[in-house]
Amino acid sequence: MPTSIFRPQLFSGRTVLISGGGSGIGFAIASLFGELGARVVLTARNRARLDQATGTLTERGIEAFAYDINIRNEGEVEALFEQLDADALQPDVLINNAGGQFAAPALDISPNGFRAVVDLNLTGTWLMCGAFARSAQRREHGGRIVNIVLALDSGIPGMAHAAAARAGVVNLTKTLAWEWAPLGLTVNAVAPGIVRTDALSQYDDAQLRADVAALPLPRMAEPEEVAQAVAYLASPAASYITGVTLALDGGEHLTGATPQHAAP
Ligand SMILES: CCCCCCC/C=C/C(=O)SCCNC(=O)CCNC(=O)[C@H](O)C(C)(C)COP(=O)(O)OP(=O)(O)OC[C@H]1O[C@@H](n2cnc3c(N)ncnc32)[C@H](O)[C@@H]1OP(=O)(O)O
Ligand SMILES: NC(=O)C1=CN([C@@H]2O[C@H](COP(=O)(O)OP(=O)(O)OC[C@H]3O[C@@H](n4cnc5c(N)ncnc54)[C@H](OP(=O)(O)O)[C@@H]3O)[C@@H](O)[C@H]2O)C=CC1
Repeated sequence: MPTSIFRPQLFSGRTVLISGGGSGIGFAIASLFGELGARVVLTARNRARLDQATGTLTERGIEAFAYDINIRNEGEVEALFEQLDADALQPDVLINNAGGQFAAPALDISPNGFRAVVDLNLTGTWLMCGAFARSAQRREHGGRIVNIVLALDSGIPGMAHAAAARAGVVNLTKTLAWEWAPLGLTVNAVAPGIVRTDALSQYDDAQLRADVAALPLPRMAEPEEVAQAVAYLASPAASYITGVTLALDGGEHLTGATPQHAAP
């Protein structure tokens, strides 16, 4: 695990909302912000997993809260922000980490499969961004948004739906950075390559190993490395950075597309 470069209590007094915060990368992000003094608010669909995550964080002395919602559902996102108002947990920072897809050749992705992945990764992120910005505007309070996407500079063969959805988020990030700068919001993204989490079990292990071996830095990222990049973008050190997507991919963007990603 990398050594933290951040000063203790850097985010003291801040509330950080992390979608998909009960597992993998989201949990690493919640852990780091919590260790740096933030109150963390986790959302995801699976209540039991959220409770386990907040239990672990609380045991470590971190103030942690959880709300089970589906970010694909507009009503649930609006209700979340109303509940955060009621609970005096209005977020200063939003991390849009929830997402995912299934691997399939483009010709095998049904219209409904494409829609499901776009709904989750693009529309869900958009809904969370909108609700967060309206909350910040109402309170005349600036803030930070960090969107987690996928390394996509060379396309993502075998994941056409996710490639399209995440490219949408990258440009949404740039556009919202323009539009919401007057609200005191910065909007940035982090684009990880392959990160060691349990979610990778859905992919072909031999393919993952081959992909990693082809990288300039031939290893997977650790979730904590993603968390450090996110914390930087949410920190005062990044106050003049907006609209960027930071590649955290071991140099994958230098390597070009690898068509063997496509599922059989
Ligand atoms: C090979 C190496 C590449 C490695 C790169 C690794 C980089 C990335 C890593 C990660 O992102 S880690 C992953 C994080 N977590 C996840 O991806 C899991 C998230 N997945 C989901 O939440 C869901 O699967 C979904 C993709 C959002 C779909 O959810 P939904 O509940 O709406 O799905 P369904 O109702 O079951 O199906 C909708 C639609 O999609 C079709 N479909 C589902 N799975 C597949 C599949 N494996 N192949 C083809 N089609 C699939 C399903 O059939 C439905 O379509 P219709 O049948 O109705 O037409
Ligand atoms: N691991 C990797 O190699 C990489 C991952 N990423 C991205 O990073 C993010 C985290 O991935 P990772 O930690 O590996 O995987 P996880 O599957 O652990 O994380 C996905 C999280 O999103 C939540 N989620 C999924 N769908 C919804 C929904 N509709 N509403 C609310 N929450 C939802 C899940 O919780 P629940 O199921 O309870 O809802 C889960 O906590 C994802 O966006 C992923 O695509 C990007 C690049 C590489």
